[in-house]
Amino acid sequence: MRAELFLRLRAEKPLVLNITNFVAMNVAANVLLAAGASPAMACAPEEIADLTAISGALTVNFGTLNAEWVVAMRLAAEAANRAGRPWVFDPVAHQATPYRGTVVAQLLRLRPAIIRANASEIIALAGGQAGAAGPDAGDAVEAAEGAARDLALRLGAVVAVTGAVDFVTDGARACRIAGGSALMPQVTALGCSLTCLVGAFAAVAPGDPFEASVAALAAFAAAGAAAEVGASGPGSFGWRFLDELAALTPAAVAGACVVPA
Ligand SMILES: Nc1ncnc2c1ncn2[C@@H]1O[C@H](COP(=O)(O)OP(=O)(O)OP(=O)(O)O)[C@@H](O)[C@H]1O
Ligand SMILES: Cc1ncsc1CCO
Ligand SMILES: [Mg+2]
Repeated sequence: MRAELFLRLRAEKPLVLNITNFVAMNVAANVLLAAGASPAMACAPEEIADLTAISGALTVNFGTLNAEWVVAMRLAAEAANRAGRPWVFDPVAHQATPYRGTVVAQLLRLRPAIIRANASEIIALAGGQAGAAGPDAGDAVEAAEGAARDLALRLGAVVAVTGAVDFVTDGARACRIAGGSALMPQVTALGCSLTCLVGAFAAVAPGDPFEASVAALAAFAAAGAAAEVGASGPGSFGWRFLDELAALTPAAVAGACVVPA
């Protein structure tokens, strides 16, 4: 299934619309290009619904939030729902401020198909006490697995928690994905970029956001492990990671360590 979705991504090059943060815009566009998708980054409320309607999927990341972007995010999510397109939510550091908390509640009401976040963000989303307030995780993924299952059931969404070993669940099914590299959290916005890649896989997997999420995380795990070989730090890892994403094969995606949980 993962290899098939990866082949479909490469063949169809889906247009993926991303409202993402200033830090991630360039990184994520390059990640999507390397993986084989077609990225569009935008945030103007005036055009966002029209762009959503012509895109295969929408991703929303509120890492560098402001009031105008919130309007665009709501219009885009509503347009995605009208058009029957999946939308993926990355609530970066939503636990940091009351403003983010208000916005996260508004956006969750617009029914994301998939939530992709780190362990601290998922714990806080389920109402728990997170070990970090900023964009970097301060909790292990294992500590967020219960919160992820609860959220998935409560929201009717797939929840993908990332970290050393990722965890994905739709409330009924669940699996863990190992691999990647400890250098990945040392390169900013790789998690944000992964959210965009989840959107790309969701665009070619209509009706199956769980498999789409697993495939995207497996692709990152495979490319991350390969990029670590020969990397001497976060800088060389960054460009090697893009090269490895571009060089990914269906066999490498299928061969990632994905274990039912
Ligand atoms: N210690 C680790 N070992 C292996 N892979 C890791 C490790 N930490 C994170 N990753 C991988 O890095 C990628 C990004 O996940 P991460 O949890 O760091 O996202 P994030 O905290 O949202 O990042 P950002 O907010 O900087 O974009 C995922 O593919 C994840 O599997
Ligand atoms: C560093 C940073 N600050 C806001 S968004 C972002 C990118 C990683 O989430
Ligand atoms: Mg993040």
